[in-house]
Amino acid sequence: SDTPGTSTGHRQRAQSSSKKRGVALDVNAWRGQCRELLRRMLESADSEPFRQPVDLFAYPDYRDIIDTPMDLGTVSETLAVGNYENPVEFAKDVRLIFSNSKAYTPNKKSRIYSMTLSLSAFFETQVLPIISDFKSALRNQRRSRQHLS
Ligand SMILES: O=C(Nc1ccc(F)cc1F)N1CCN(C(=O)c2ccco2)CC1
Repeated sequence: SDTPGTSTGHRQRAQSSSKKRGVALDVNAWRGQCRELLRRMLESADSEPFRQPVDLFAYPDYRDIIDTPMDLGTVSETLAVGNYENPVEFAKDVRLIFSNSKAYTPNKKSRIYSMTLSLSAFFETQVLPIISDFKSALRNQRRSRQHLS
C-alpha cells in the first residue's frame, strides 16, 4: 500500500484546449454530425413515409392512436433553428418517429413498419458515437472549467 502522506503525484493537465487522447472533444460537433446523419437517412428509400408529417386525410384514425406525431422534416427543421440543446434531445425525437410507427402499425409485417426497423437499426448505430463523444466533450469541458476555478 502507499506510504501514508505521500501524494499520488500531481497529474500535469495538458494545456491543449480540447484535444485529449487524440480526439477533438468539441461540445458543438454533435450538431453537424446529426445534420449529416439526417441527410443520410433522408436519402434512403426507407425514410420516404417519414419525411413529412402524416396526412391525416389519408389516415383519419392516426391521431386516435398517436399523441405526438413526429417526422424527419420536423426534426431537421428543429435542428436547423437550434432548438435541440444536445444530441440526446435530437435522438429522442427521431426515436419517437419509430415508436409512433410501431404503435400505429396494424401488424408487424406492414411494409411501412418494416421500413422503420431498418431505418432505426441504421440510426442507432450512427447516433451512439455522436452521443458518447458529446458526453465526453462535456465532461472534459467541465473538468477544464473546474480546473480554472
Ligand atoms: O402517411 C404516412 N407518411 C406520409 C407522410 C407524408 C406524405 F406525403 C406521404 C406519406 F406516406 N405514414 C407514415 C407513418 N405511418 C406509419 O408509421 C405506419 C405504420 C404502419 C402503417 O403506417 C402511417 C403512414
